[in-house]
Amino acid sequence: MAELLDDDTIESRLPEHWHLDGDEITRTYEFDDYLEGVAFASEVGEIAEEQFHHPEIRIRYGKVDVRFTSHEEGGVTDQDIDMAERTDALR
Ligand SMILES: C[C@H](O)[C@H](O)[C@H]1CNC2=NC(N)=NC(=O)C2=N1
Repeated sequence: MAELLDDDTIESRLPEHWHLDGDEITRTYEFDDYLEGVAFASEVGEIAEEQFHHPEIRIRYGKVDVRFTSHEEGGVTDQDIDMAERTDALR
């Protein structure tokens, strides 16, 4: 079981454009059209399956919100930071 990170540690390790929102980290990505966002969400799903660590993804026209938390630990862990970095690497 991964260790929960405290808010200061999270803030210091969050990649650019990511925000801490309660027990979750989140980023909104922007796209030129809806289907680009859908394709991106699918790619995020692929790495989530590879890493077995799954985000909440909200798709709307031109924007996709990605939200990570470690459900079993009840907060943000290294896995969530790692997944944020992997998600950014898709762009
Ligand atoms: C039941 C539980 O969700 C699963 O064991 C795995 C799969 N994906 C997961 N994803 C996330 N974000 N947190 C988890 O704790 C987690 N656990």
